Amino acid sequence: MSFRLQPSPPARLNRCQLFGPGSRPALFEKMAASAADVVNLDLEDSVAPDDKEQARKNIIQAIGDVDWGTKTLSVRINGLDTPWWYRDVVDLIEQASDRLDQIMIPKVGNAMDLYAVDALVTAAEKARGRTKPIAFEVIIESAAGISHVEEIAAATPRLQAMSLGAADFAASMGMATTGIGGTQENYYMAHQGQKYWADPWHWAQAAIVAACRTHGVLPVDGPFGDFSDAEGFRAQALRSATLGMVGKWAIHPSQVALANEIFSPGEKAVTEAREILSAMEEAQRSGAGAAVYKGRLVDIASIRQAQVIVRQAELIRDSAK
Ligand SMILES: CC(C)(COP(=O)(O)OP(=O)(O)OC[C@H]1O[C@@H](n2cnc3c(N)ncnc32)[C@H](O)[C@@H]1OP(=O)(O)O)[C@@H](O)C(=O)NCCC(=O)NCCSC(=O)C[C@H](O)C(=O)O
Ligand SMILES: [Mg+2]
Repeated sequence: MSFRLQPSPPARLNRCQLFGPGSRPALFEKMAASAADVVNLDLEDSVAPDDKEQARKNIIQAIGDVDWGTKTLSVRINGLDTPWWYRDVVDLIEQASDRLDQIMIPKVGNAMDLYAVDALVTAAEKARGRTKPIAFEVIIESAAGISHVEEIAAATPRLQAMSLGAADFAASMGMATTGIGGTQENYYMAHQGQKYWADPWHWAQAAIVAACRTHGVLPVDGPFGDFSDAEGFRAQALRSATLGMVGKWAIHPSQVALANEIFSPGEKAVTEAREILSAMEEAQRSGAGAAVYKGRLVDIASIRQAQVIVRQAELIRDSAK
């Protein structure tokens, strides 16, 4: 462990982020009634250029009018390379109710991008007299974003979460695919006449997780485009969870329950984690740094692993109260 301790990420659930276009206000109540922990109202790529202004108005009105319960309420603004983003920020802060928790910034390429948005948000918040600071989530979805992922994770205390945007990422990297996440037919190893598929998103996810964990930010897996393929979504989400991500986007309501299930530790895992903590307490009482649990070694690192699972279970239990 470094002298500098690893900071904890925000203590909130982020198992599923449900997206919906700002140009389809009929979906807002349904999003609010869903089981997603986070709702992302979109002003960016799911909204056509001619609909941007109306979508912004729809969202501002819905932030105040709809009962969003205890969800994290987030709006994805337009990218910094567009003429819309500054008006998105200013109008949201000046006109939307304080219920707005977060803005999501797409296609972030470096820490300076966040510096610019932070400066604008800070000024607008002061002018409005807003006392609840707006949190940020960023999407890593470009070659520049992944190259500067660590400086982005460290860029501002407003940053709470960071997602991988597989579609724009693939485009920016020049990847030979039109799929949004998931297995890529041509990404395989061949051995003795058999194909073994590998995961082309793995390295970017691992880089995001490492940057996020270093700086106390929640790492999140982005969209899985084929919403008719539940097994494909499950496989992708299980890989992300295994790597340390805390949740995944849903671009259709059918993906919400799957994400919630996969990013909630099961009863068996929680029981095992608690048993490991008890076994280690007992070992430490007798002066030992390690113990045997179900025939395998557990030691002080196992305490930290088990605590990750128990903390997530407690967060879920507390949010249900
Ligand atoms: C994908 C959709 C366009 C599908 O919409 P639709 O055809 O209406 O779906 P269904 O008929 O199957 O809907 C069934 C019922 O569910 C409701 N519904 C649909 N979508 C949502 C939603 N997002 N939230 C809540 N409820 C929803 C329908 O109204 C039906 O209800 P009922 O009639 O009462 O049964 C649509 O789902 C959609 O627009 N999804 C979000 C798209 C989006 O926001 N995309 C942006 C994120 S992905 C991205 O940007 C890529 C990323 O940046 C990257 O680079 O990787
Ligand atoms: Mg994108």
